[in-house]
Amino acid sequence: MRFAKLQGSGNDFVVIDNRDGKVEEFLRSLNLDIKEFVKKVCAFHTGVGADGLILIENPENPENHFKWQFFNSDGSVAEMCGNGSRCAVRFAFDEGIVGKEVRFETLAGVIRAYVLDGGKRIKVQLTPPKDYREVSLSLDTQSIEGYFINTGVPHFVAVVNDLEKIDVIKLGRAIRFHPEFQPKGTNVNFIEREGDDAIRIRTYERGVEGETLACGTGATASAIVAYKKGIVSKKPVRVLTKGGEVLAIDFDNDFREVFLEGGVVRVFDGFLRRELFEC
Ligand SMILES: N[C@@H](CCC[C@H](N)C(=O)O)C(=O)O
Repeated sequence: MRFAKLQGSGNDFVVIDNRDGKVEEFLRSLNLDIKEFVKKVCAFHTGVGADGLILIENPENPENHFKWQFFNSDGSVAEMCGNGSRCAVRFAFDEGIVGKEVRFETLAGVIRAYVLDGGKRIKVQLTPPKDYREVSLSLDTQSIEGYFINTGVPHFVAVVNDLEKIDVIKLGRAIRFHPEFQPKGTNVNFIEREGDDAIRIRTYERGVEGETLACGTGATASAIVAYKKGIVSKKPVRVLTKGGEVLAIDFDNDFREVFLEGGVVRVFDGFLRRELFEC
């Protein structure tokens, strides 16, 4: 089965054109469920290795260009993914499925996107953020203050002073599974001010269950929190990711129109062999 691997600021995804339903056929022939399929493909060392997997499918509404199914590397379904959106749009553009202005269907709603620089940069308009609230959490050995906001998927954002010293896995996991956010859990972002228009970020991602090099909806959630709380005063907010890329987040004053922009690389194209799923 043909696939492409793309990455946006180091958040990497396997993307498959499933408009003809070939994935279901492949799964049936192997007697495999989609969760196992995703886990095997996304596994580092034994599979392709990726933070998630995206299926491009026919839209429900013909006014849109495609629908996607998005899976985290552990096989769980997520409502939305910012960097994955940018990769999906780049793939769809390369394959001639879309032009430079795109509308596609996700579980979080219809996402609009714009292809820039021949596909090397993609800008997506995320769904309006919701459920913003200040949160104070008691953990086993400490308490932590932060902000919850849903930018398509749930995010907790904590402002810290020494980002490099944060134990993102340990603290991120404790917050991700905290009763406050059950049953869905949350992604967890730690941010530090870098200037009037910039923050640095590290993210623990739900469904990857570890730190990723970047998270688009997390960068967006964090930029909005940073602006609301006066940590930055200018926009677009530049978000310096662990992957090294700077994501640009822009929004209007009432946070109804929110944009995420950054580079996308189509790393390689490949062919998944049955052997991977038979072992
Ligand atoms: N990496 C993504 C977010 C993917 C979904 C997330 N792990 C979840 O389950 O909520 C992004 O770029 O936004």
